[in-house]
Amino acid sequence: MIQVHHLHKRFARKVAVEDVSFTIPRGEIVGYLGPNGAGKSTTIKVLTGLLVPDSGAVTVGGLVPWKQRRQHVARLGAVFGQRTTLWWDLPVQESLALLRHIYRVPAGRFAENLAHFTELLELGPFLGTPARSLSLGQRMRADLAAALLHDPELLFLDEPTVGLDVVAKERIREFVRAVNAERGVTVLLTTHDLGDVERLSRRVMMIDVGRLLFDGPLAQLQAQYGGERELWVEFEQTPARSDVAGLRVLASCGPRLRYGFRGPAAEPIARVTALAPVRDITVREPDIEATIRRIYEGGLLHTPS
Ligand SMILES: Nc1ncnc2c1ncn2[C@@H]1O[C@H](COP(=O)(O)OP(=O)(O)OP(=O)(O)O)[C@@H](O)[C@H]1O
Repeated sequence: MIQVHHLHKRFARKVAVEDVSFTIPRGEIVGYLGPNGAGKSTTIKVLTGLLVPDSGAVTVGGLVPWKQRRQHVARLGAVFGQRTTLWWDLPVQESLALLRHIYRVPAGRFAENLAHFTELLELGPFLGTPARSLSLGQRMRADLAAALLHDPELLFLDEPTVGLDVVAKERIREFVRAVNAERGVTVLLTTHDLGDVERLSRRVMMIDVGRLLFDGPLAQLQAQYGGERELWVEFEQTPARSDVAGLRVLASCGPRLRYGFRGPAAEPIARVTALAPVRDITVREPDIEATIRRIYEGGLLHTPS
């Protein structure tokens, strides 16, 4: 669906994107991460045809975005958490009707899609409300419907859950999962909310200072850069000794101990259960937020160990 080869873009003397290459197959949901100013928006602007790169080859669904812009835009949808595509003073349904004309969506298809999205996103209660009077969560749901009414093949989501409470975030994520599964819509998701990535995409790409520094499963990022996994153990009785080869004791309180380890859990579990009779044992994964923070703050991607 998306092919990017050796993309370069600079502004005056500032490099925004440097030698970035990736491909995204149809139907995939990919999380695009990076600290502020890393080059995410610049990449997206090239992919949507808003910016012309200095060099590199880019095709989206076989089209060159900035050359075949009109055709390209008809196949795209975009949602920006920070701003709306709806008309501020118009009731939501009138904004949607206007978009239908702009994208020349056949009346039957529009009615079908509107009914479907109204049900999935529970738009009914506020279809008659102007965008300016919507809550943030309602506005985001209306924006998602607006972005998908013309059956785009590719959806750009930029911070789609920013500022929402847990329930509203979950509703948006459910919806994105549903349109991806039902319609095979390819999704490129830029977000600072790791919950979005964890719930929606198995693959993440990470960019910093214009360079793509990681492209792979979230689990691999975690394994490569995450902190230790933890084994939380409750013994039947406080064990005579608690040290186990290959494991670090992180905390102990009577019969309850926390060990840190890396890699697969089978061997550490076997060693701990051989120590003394165990009442309960669980493996805790390192927090992904903490992993990403470590990467950003420590510049870990620049000097992989
Ligand atoms: N129009 C522009 N003119 C000059 N410099 C720009 C322009 N757009 C982006 N840049 C610079 O290019 C670099 C990459 O910016 P970009 O907006 O792509 O980052 P980003 O990863 O999207 O960041 P954020 O998460 O803050 O949106 C930054 O150093 C930015 O200052």
